Amino acid sequence: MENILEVHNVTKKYRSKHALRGVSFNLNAGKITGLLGSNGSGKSTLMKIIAGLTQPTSGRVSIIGGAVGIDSKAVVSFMPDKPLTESWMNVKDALKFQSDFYPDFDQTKASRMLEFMKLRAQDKVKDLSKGMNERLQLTLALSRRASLYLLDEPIGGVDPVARTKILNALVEFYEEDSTILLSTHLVSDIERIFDDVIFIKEGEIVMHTAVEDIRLRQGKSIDELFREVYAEC
Ligand SMILES: Nc1ncnc2c1ncn2[C@@H]1O[C@H](COP(=O)(O)OP(=O)(O)OP(=O)(O)O)[C@@H](O)[C@H]1O
Repeated sequence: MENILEVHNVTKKYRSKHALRGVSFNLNAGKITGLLGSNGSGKSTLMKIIAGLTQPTSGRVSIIGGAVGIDSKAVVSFMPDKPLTESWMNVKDALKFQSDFYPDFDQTKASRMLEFMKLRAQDKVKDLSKGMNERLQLTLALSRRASLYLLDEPIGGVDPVARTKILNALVEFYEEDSTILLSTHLVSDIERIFDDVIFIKEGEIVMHTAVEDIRLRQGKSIDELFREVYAEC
């Protein structure tokens, strides 16, 4: 199977602090992979490096065989943990902004997602609740016809009902052949959607495996294993 993403020995230091230490992994096309780790384990830093928003201190990332840059940004859709939209925008402006910027923006899919998310075109972004804002950010990210989606904490900080809505949207609007890397520390709510999981701890990958393997061979849920691995964090 083709590797969409290859991460080779990536290290990131913020002054003397290591956020990532020698991180290496590959992602195949057509899978949803959970990037799981407790607060401060390096998830956002890794996402930003893959998205091309920050440089690694050392190591290399390749996306569909090419280096991170203008070409990779055209095929990677990134939902950051902090909203990209401006407060003066309404929902329609935010969609227009995204479609002006990215030629792969699918207006039909965006309209379907808005309806599913119960977002209205005229709603002001600054007046949206946190959960509604996350729905908007996910709509913006998933409405692109990208090869790789990077979703950084798409369910962080919202209540369980809102989480379920966002997860249902992910399942509903996921295209079978696309690849998603989704970071979270809220494992129990979301583990049903993962094919594979990567556990990151203190900037190092401690496990990268198929969910089925954990469930069948180890007889555990991902949440149980997560609690074991991060017990002392
Ligand atoms: N711009 C920065 N300058 C200095 N240190 C940083 C910076 N960004 C992140 N760090 C540090 O790097 C480490 C990893 O942070 P990162 O945000 O990648 O973790 P995370 O797993 O996404 O955390 P969370 O789940 O809390 O969002 C943390 O110790 C953090 O304090």
